[in-house]
Amino acid sequence: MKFLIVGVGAIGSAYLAFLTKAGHDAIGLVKRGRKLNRISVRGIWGEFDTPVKTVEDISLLGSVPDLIILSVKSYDTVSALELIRPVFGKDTLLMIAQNGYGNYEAAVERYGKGRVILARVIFGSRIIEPGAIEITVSADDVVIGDPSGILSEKFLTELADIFTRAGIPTRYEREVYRYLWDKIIYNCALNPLGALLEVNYGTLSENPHTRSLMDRIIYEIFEVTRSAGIETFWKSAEDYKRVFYEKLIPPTAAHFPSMLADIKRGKTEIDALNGAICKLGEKHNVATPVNMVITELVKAKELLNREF
Ligand SMILES: NC(=O)C1=CN([C@@H]2O[C@H](COP(=O)(O)OP(=O)(O)OC[C@H]3O[C@@H](n4cnc5c(N)ncnc54)[C@H](OP(=O)(O)O)[C@@H]3O)[C@@H](O)[C@H]2O)C=CC1
Ligand SMILES: CC(C)(CO)C(=O)C(=O)O
Repeated sequence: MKFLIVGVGAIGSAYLAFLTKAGHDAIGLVKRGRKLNRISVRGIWGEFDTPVKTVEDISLLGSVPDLIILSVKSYDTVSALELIRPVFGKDTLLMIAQNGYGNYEAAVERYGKGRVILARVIFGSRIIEPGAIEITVSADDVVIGDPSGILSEKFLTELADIFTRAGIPTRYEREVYRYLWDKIIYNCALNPLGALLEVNYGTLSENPHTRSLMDRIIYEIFEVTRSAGIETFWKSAEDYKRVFYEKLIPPTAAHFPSMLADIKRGKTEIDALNGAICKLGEKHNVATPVNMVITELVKAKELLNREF
């Protein structure tokens, strides 16, 4: 299987390094001037250093990939989806390895159902320096699946096994879309507040005021998903909140959201998170005042950080 990783940052470097080390034919697409010949990995999944192949121009790829792994930030999704068009062969598949709502939908819009695999990525990777990453946490396996149900369970299970054997624990789940939405709710509640207030997830959970805001963010998301016909694993916001505070936050209490570093650089994925909730709410006539305020505050902070 030929892998092309589009976006060799924290997550993409992990895929490129682990697949290459396992002997797979993997290559990364990087921006001009960002070529990498080696990637070193450290952290919870071990330490190694491996030569890697990268290209700065997709026309230099030389062959059609079997699987393209999209691991750019959500704000780069549409441009990256257009960039891969020349190498998206008749049998090529695409795996979305991103956070947020809208990436999978944009990919299906361009390449069709049954050609796009959805991954719920919930391990943490941080760039130490270009060509060096640390795998910091892993809250669960990566979950992969095809929300359209067209790709076979056999194929997807075999693909998950390839990733697991390469060192990235992965499993197939038919309900991958619900797993993604679980993560969207979790990221919408935690990431913007952690970024704006510069505190970790545990602090957000202990503070009565941020807890009240997270409750309202979650409540609005459940109103929106219910109106949009989006199925989650939960009967109600109350059901989810119990697990959120008691099960999900404690093991990641010390974690600061990646959005904190992003907001300092003046660009975040807010439009694929709380911003996407607002857009879905508008479409389905559901008010999302708290998600709206949070989205505007993050955008204001992005702008202020870009200007100074
Ligand atoms: N890091 C983590 O721990 C986790 C991340 N995620 C999600 O995974 C996705 C990727 O995140 P992450 O790896 O952290 O992001 P990074 O910013 O570290 O990596 C994205 C990389 O893609 C590059 N890129 C963007 N557009 C192109 C393009 N057209 N061609 C080639 N390269 C391109 C970026 O370059 P440049 O920087 O120059 O724009 C950057 O190097 C996000 O949706 C994130 O939310 C999910 C779980 C955990
Ligand atoms: C790193 C981790 C696991 C923290 O929740 C994550 O998945 C994210 O930040 O999106």
